[in-house]
Amino acid sequence: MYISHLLDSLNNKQKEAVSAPLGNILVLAGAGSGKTRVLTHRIAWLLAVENNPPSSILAVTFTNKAATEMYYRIKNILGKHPCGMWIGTFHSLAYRILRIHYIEANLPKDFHIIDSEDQHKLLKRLIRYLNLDENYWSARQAMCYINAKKDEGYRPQKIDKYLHVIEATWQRIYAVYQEACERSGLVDFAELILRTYEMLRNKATIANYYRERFYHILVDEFQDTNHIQYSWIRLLANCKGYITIVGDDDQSIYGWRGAKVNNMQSFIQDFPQVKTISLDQNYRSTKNILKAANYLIANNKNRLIKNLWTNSDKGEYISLYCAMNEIDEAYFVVNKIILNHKNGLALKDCVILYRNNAQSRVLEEVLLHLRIPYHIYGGIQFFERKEVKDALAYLRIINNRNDDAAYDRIINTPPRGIGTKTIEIVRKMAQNRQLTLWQASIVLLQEKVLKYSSNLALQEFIKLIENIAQNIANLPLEIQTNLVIKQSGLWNMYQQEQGEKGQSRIKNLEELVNATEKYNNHYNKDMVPLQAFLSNIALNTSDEFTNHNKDTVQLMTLHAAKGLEFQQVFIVGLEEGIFPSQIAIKEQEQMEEERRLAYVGITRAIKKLTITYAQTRRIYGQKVFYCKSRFINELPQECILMAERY
Ligand SMILES: Nc1ncnc2c1ncn2[C@@H]1O[C@H](COP(=O)(O)OP(=O)(O)OP(=O)(O)O)[C@@H](O)[C@H]1O
Repeated sequence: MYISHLLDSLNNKQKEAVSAPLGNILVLAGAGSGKTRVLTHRIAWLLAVENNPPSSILAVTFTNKAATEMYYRIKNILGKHPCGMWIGTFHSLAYRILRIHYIEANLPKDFHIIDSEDQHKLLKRLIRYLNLDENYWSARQAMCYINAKKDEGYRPQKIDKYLHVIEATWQRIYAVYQEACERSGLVDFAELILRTYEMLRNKATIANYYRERFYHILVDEFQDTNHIQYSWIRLLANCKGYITIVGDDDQSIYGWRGAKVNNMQSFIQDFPQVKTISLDQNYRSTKNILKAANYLIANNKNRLIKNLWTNSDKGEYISLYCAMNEIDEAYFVVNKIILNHKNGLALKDCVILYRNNAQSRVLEEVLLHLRIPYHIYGGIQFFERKEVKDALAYLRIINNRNDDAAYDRIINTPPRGIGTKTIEIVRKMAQNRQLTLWQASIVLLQEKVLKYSSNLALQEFIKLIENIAQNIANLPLEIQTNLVIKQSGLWNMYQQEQGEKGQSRIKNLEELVNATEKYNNHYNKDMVPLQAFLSNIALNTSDEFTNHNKDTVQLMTLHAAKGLEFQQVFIVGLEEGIFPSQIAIKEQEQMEEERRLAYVGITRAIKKLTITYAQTRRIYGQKVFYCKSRFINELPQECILMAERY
């Protein structure tokens, strides 16, 4: 595309947003109204027409995949790489800043990001160490507590007599967890943002540098920013610079994770002379589907009203199916997909959306039974598989000996005679002397505390890691990975596993080597390849690595469907207590979020929408009766046609 044609593919409102005079802009974009197109073209406009250098642009997207897509679209428009532009998620941008300013952020050079599984494991261990009853103080709840506190910008409080005992205990867990992370150089996702925020707030020279540099900040999916992310943007905003935010308050679905839809209203108040532009033409769905979405969302009270419309045809009726139970529901959906497929529709154009991950089980069984290939988006993906995580843990400890989460994973994998008792002694020593597990192991060996056989086994482990580290130094990443898998003993261990499972684990380890070979260290040139690769994995969800070109039916939760579109959408389980969920039924605010989630689901459909509900479902082995969801009653009944059994 040529610059002179930059505005050609846009409607008038989109043109207005793209070519708006420099200033603070709120693009209130309805579902399917071309948010991505507007953001991409706005950046191209700022570069090509307003002649800003790429380095003056900071663009924040919701996923890394969206960032990559946007980057290449901009490149196509401009005809050259927008080198120097920063684009990514809040997490990846924060990580980038922390990598540069790790000293000022008080982090070790080799700090590593931990994922939620590692965070959970670490907390489990610490809760046990604190002698707390795990039935009351679960690691899962602790994780939610700590992440929520960080999202709100809070550090562990001083515990005094005025603090309620429950709050004081959570605070204690938070404090001990944070100390453990600091010792090991581990940073969780919430910490990335909070740490960057604190560093920028405390180091005026660094903050000023970025304020001067990023003259234009653009944020996509603004409705799902949380408190600390918003504060982050405010801190970086230059009084001379400009912010463009794009969002849809009707699609705010991450309130449970701390997202604040009110940030959109706050933006109007906190930033001077905000120009609001509404995009209300939907290019995705038929009239019937859009009407259903509009009717449904009109039941929410706190909205920035948009009047979403479309030029497309009325299209097919929305199908509604009342199933006897979840099995009947699954057969109905899969049979419909088979029928459509026979009529020429690709399987990958069909998506089945559900409220909770657990709902996929019956659907999977039926898909398997009817031999229809499928892909679960957000299920256990490549980098979450046991054998891959084991290999990555070796790579991590080679990169950073103090990575406690990695140490914990591989200390006795493959089995090397280090029993739970020895590991407990290492942990106790680490806690008591404020050391990492690796440091505690060295001290234990020096002080000869362990019995002979344990001492020997631990010594062998330390030697093994040091030897591998020495053997692989300065080799290309794929050779490093290959050697780590072989020399660690993982390869042998999994090869001895019988049957298909063992075979597939070996295949996955081979695939990991392939992944390192293909890895293009494009954005992280200042890091050694191993470190760059590990951080890239930690920052991207596994789905973002997956190639979705195979013709398979797509299965995902409604949350995961955000930003996507499909020819045929099936939303299953529309029952009171399932969707909306039981918790939402009691809470007005949560009910509105559930409705927004239903709105997101409906607006993913291009041509055909099918909604199903079941009269009964087996929950924990018990048959439970359900009523159809209120959301069905809120749809325009003239757009709906009851479907017959297949
Ligand atoms: N001016 C336009 N002319 C034709 N098609 C357009 C135009 N703008 C957007 N589209 C198309 O409309 C569809 C929806 O666009 P896009 O995915 O960018 O919307 P969105 O606002 O991000 O949607 P959502 O928020 O619902 O995920 C895409 O297929 C896009 O190519």
